[in-house]
Amino acid sequence: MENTETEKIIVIKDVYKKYKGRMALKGVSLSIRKGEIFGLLGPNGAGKSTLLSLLATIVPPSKGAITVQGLDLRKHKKKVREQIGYVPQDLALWEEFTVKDNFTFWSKLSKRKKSKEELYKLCEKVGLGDRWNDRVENLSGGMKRKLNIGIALIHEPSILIMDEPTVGIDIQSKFEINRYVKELAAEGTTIIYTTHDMSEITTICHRMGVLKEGRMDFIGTIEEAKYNAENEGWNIKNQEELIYHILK
Ligand SMILES: Nc1ncnc2c1ncn2[C@@H]1O[C@H](COP(=O)(O)OP(=O)(O)OP(=O)(O)O)[C@@H](O)[C@H]1O
Repeated sequence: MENTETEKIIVIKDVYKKYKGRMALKGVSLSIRKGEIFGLLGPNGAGKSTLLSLLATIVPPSKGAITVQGLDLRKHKKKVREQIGYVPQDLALWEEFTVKDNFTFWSKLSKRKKSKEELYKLCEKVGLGDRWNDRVENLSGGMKRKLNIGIALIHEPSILIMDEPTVGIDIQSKFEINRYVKELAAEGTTIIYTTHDMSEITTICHRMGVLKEGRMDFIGTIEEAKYNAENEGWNIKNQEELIYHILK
């Protein structure tokens, strides 16, 4: 992947976020390229969800600038929003309705309304084709996560922001979600992904960023992280040791 200015679909420059006296982000800068899967790591309370909320235009930054495809997020909130799909940590589903009704409901609210056939295709793509007529309350945790992802993709965003999309689900669903994320990126969707799971970072992410107490402590590939650790005199034997070193 070339590192040209034009390829930088997201540019975050010296961003701060303050919540009632607490500084959650303290000067974060980061660029993300088109089609990249960028993993965001960090201990609890490091500011990962805050950074994602800023990108998803849910909360504004206190200071600093964010551009998405060259559009300043403060000035072009609506246009930026059209390009972003957000998969929140908490599920936003109507439990007592069917998968089909959930897709239809969110499609009606979307700028790019989809036909029933298109919604079904999307449902199949996220691996829920055979659950189209099932009530959400009868789905497994993994299936609900897939539905959450499907809903975030209705308006065909060029950027997908995923806040721990595989936390607490079965291994097969996790594998399927990871595979789908890779497919989406190969088709050109840019993905920002938070997880506490290092194996996910190593299998799906092109690069990662490590947030610590609101500051970006490291940005690079897993190989670079390992190289840095070894340069500091650490003998990294496995993934667990690397994650311990990265997060310490
Ligand atoms: N709405 C809010 N009001 C006040 N403080 C907040 C709010 N949201 C987050 N914070 C604080 O900002 C800091 C960063 O929180 P954030 O949720 O972004 O971290 P995180 O890295 O996503 O954590 P986790 O891994 O536990 O989800 C924390 O100290 C948190 O308590």
